[in-house]
Amino acid sequence: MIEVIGLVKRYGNREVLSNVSINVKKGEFVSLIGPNGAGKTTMIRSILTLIRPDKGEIRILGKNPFKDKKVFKNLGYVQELPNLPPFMTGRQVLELSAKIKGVKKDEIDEILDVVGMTEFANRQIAKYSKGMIQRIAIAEALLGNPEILILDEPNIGIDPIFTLKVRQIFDRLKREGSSILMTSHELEDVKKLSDRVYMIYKGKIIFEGNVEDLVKKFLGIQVIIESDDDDKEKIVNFLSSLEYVKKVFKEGSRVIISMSEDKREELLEKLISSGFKIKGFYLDLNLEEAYSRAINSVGNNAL
Ligand SMILES: Nc1ncnc2c1ncn2[C@@H]1O[C@H](COP(=O)(O)OP(=O)(O)OP(=O)(O)O)[C@@H](O)[C@H]1O
Repeated sequence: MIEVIGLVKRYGNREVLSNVSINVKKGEFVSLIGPNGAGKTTMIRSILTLIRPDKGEIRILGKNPFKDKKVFKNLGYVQELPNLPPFMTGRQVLELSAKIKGVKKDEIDEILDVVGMTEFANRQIAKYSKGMIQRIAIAEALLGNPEILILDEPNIGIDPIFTLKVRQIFDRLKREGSSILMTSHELEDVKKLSDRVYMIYKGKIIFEGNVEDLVKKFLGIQVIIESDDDDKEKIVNFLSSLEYVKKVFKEGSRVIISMSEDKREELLEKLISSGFKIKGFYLDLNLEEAYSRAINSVGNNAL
């Protein structure tokens, strides 16, 4: 649905994207993460043809967007700082967009309800809060159920109820076969929403895969065990005798272990057969920590 092949972008003699390839398949949610100045927005703006890359190919729904602007009829875009006309009301913004996209007017009330803006629809944008502007921008992008949705730091985590609603909309869009590409610094959103993640650093992709693989690669296999047993020391002692357990320690009511290889199944079986009462057993998906280790592994100077 979105294909970027070998993209190169230079500003003067500085290369800000170096032979970058990414793709987003039908029904997939892909996030592009990386530090400030890594090249995320440059990538998004290139896909949207707002920037002309020096080299490489871009395909949206199989077409070259520089030559075939019709592809944008099926594309919704939310930019980091939405630039909506301050003198218009939220409803007027959506009405104008619906007209351009050829979307029925009934959809406007529906989408206003979905983003929780019915009550404020007739208020001028100039009198909106930042969160309200973001909601109207997201509503505008969602009008017409686009096949491609591009979100550049959408800040959906501002309000937990809204976050939940937006997530439900994304899930529905995916089920209907839409593809979503998001850039974000909100790693909690990235973790919950993404099927796949690209990590970009100084214009180069340094990781591609799902969140679990990213965490495993940069943080290792770290498992959290919750148990009703009062004596957690017993669990610690038992685990430290296993050869693939690198490190094991108690942290409050939990026991945390690092493994040199993924032996989760075997480990759980051993714990249960040895009579320990296990309440919780899960991989520690600490994306923040994995992210910072990934960046440290390639260099500290992000800008
Ligand atoms: N118009 C421009 N002229 C010169 N350099 C630019 C221009 N736009 C972006 N850059 C540079 O390109 C690099 C990539 O910027 P980009 O905005 O793509 O980063 P980003 O990953 O989106 O960062 P952030 O997370 O801060 O939004 C940065 O070094 C930036 O300074």
